[in-house]
Amino acid sequence: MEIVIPFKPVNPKTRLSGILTREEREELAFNLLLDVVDACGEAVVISSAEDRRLEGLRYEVDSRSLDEVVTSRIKKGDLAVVMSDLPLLNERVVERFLSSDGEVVLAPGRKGGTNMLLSRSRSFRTSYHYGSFVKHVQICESLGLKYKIFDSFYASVDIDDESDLLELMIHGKGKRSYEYLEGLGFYVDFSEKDPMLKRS
Ligand SMILES: Nc1nc2c(ncn2[C@@H]2O[C@H](COP(=O)(O)OP(=O)(O)OP(=O)(O)O)[C@@H](O)[C@H]2O)c(=O)[nH]1
Ligand SMILES: C[C@H](OP(=O)(O)O)C(=O)O
Repeated sequence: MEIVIPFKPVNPKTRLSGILTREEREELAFNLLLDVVDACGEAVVISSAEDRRLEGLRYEVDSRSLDEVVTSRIKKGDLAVVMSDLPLLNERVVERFLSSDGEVVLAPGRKGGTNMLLSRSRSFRTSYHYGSFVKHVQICESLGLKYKIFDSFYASVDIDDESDLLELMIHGKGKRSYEYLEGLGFYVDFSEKDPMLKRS
């Protein structure tokens, strides 16, 4: 099964602009990508722009929209799509995902996105952003495709906002993105009833 990892290197993670500079967001996004590449093994990064940091990885540049990039590949054959901002993924989770049955397998994100997607049907198409998980279920239903929902906490954490960084700093020790954030001074303060993300 071909695995692709969509990646946007330029001005990524804008929902973290309040706590990270653009340079820090670009570094974080790249470290997140490396965590995902580690978990996926054989995979191709599909980057929206050329980036020197990608040298040494298997990658292609495709500047079309996310949906065009992914759907055009679904039309060619079986495909797994793993987003590049899933730091808690590991090889066992990815293997379990790839061996799930169903014409379409959807791994939901915490806030309604589609963190991983597997298609064994050339008639499927994607509709990312703005609650894509619900839209992908609806697309399967309208096309009569048998779909499965993949149940995994580690696959559900994508890095969008501060609450996701908190999850990463709680569960991601040893990950490249965790080390990067720790180097910036981020830590979790457990002294209150709810854990709090802080920066020293
Ligand atoms: N190749 C490609 N990847 C994309 C594109 N847009 C988003 N991605 C990737 O898809 C994943 C999910 O996207 P988002 O959560 O919106 O990430 P983002 O655009 O960096 O973050 P925000 O600015 O907060 O929306 C991330 O891993 C991105 O790297 C795109 O246009 N092309
Ligand atoms: C790509 C998009 O990411 P989100 O903005 O939901 O994190 C989605 O999963 O549909």
